[in-house]
Amino acid sequence: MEVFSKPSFDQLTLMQSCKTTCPFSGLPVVDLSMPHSETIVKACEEFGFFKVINHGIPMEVINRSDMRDYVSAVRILAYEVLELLAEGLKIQPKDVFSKLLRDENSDSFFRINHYPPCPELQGLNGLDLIGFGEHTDPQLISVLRSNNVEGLQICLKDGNWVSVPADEKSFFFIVGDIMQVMTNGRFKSVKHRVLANSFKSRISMTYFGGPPLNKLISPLQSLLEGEESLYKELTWGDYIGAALMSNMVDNRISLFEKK
Ligand SMILES: O=C(O)CCC(=O)C(=O)O
Ligand SMILES: [Fe+2]
Repeated sequence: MEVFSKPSFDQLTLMQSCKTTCPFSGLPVVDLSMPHSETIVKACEEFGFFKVINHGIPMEVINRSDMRDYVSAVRILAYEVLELLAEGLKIQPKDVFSKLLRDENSDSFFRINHYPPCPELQGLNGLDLIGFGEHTDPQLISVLRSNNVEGLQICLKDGNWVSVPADEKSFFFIVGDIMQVMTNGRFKSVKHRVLANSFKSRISMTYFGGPPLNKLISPLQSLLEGEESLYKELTWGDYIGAALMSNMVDNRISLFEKK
């Protein structure tokens, strides 16, 4: 499914700027031409977010191909990275995560967001305009690429928001709530948001990889090693239903937590 969304100015929220953050240079980078599965694990533990370079998807496919070919290339990239992740976690089988997206009933979709320039911003000294409010992605993993216009920010473990430097040639992987549950909280889904830009138009294209609706989700036995599961067993359909009924800024994953 493809959905195009373009927020209108009244949907945008003003917020007090907590100092405009400069592009953050400390984000983890995974080079798929010489992948280290441990790097991916560490990135998921520390940030719930990483950038993938040398991903093997040619620029012609990125720039000129039919949208279906593009989405299919991104989906295959997601499988590859999820399989490296299982390898890094030293768990078998290696398709323990990717099979959820490979399943013909996988509830995955692709979305294009357009954030028009907001020249109104210039008059708003010290205020930023939110283009997409803070949230975590409910799925297993999201794979985002944007044009060369900044805007995406992620929240670090210490609660500070940092700006992700734009890079139209790379893909950004975002750990979602289902990944947090499957790893029993070892990986945290990362809070992120988008700030509007006064002069330039931002376009992002994201593949959201979700399991089949009737798939029971719980922490992987091989990762529990005697630990108690922190989460109740639910189907993805139950979770996404509950998540869509709640507010995007709520900690929706707490619906899954054992009290
Ligand atoms: O547009 C972006 O850069 C991020 C969008 C996003 O977080 C989402 O669609 O879930
Ligand atoms: Fe998101």
